[in-house]
Amino acid sequence: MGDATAGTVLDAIIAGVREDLAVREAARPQGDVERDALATPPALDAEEALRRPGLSLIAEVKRASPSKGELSDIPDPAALAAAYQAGGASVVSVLTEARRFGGSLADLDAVRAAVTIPVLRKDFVVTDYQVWEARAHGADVVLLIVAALSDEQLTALLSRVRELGMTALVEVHDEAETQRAVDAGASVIGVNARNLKTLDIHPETFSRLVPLIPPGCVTVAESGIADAADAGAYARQGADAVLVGEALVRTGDPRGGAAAMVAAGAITDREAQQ
Ligand SMILES: O=P(O)(O)OC[C@@H](O)[C@@H](O)c1c[nH]c2ccccc12
Repeated sequence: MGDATAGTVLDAIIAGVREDLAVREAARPQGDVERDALATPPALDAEEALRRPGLSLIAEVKRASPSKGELSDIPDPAALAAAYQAGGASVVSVLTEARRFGGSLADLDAVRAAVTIPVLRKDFVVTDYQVWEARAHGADVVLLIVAALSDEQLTALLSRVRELGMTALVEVHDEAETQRAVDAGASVIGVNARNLKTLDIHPETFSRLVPLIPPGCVTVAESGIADAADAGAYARQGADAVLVGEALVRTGDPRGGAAAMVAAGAITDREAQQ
């Protein structure tokens, strides 16, 4: 993707998200969604799950992406999520964006019903309504993409997420975004190796940005993790968790694939202790 489109990929995705959101809001006013959210069993503590010793795995249910197109049909997202949990994943991420990623809130519902570990709603959250909606559908974690938000929006959404007992995974791509995440008080920071303008993967982004993240924060390495060796490399660089989509949805053995990534983190832990 050339420079002519630089900066517009995220804008284009968010424009579509806002259109779809307007349809849902017209069908279901915020007050109703708030009532549903408050009637939902309390959120699970995902931050605690990610802080546990060893490399935590956030395994993603992802059908398609703007960079790769169709990845996998995933006829049964509940079965995929159950396989991730059986393989030792700490959190299951569910793409709910429909137009580019082929996801839905129905997928979130199906996954929520299938696992007992925390569930992340992965979407382009830019309004308060979407946070309530995530909780109403049983999400324990919400992604907040710094590049998509003003400082005011980030702070307001972060406080809503916490008020509802959930965890925010605050995603950054560069130094300035990392500083904004830290200033907003993020406690779980995801470094996305995918450049938003070119959609290319730059694995060195994590090691470049991690020194800017306070030691008390949970760090998550996101995108482009192909196998257990890649997961182990991030563990050695100090990642508390890795977020993996494509590699796990494309393998015929998501349970085994998840288990191998978790095991790579455990081996790295033992090496560090020697
Ligand atoms: O499929 P991958 O390369 O393993 O990447 C997973 C995840 O990091 C990616 O889906 C992602 C990271 N941040 C996002 C924001 C929106 C949508 C998707 C994403």
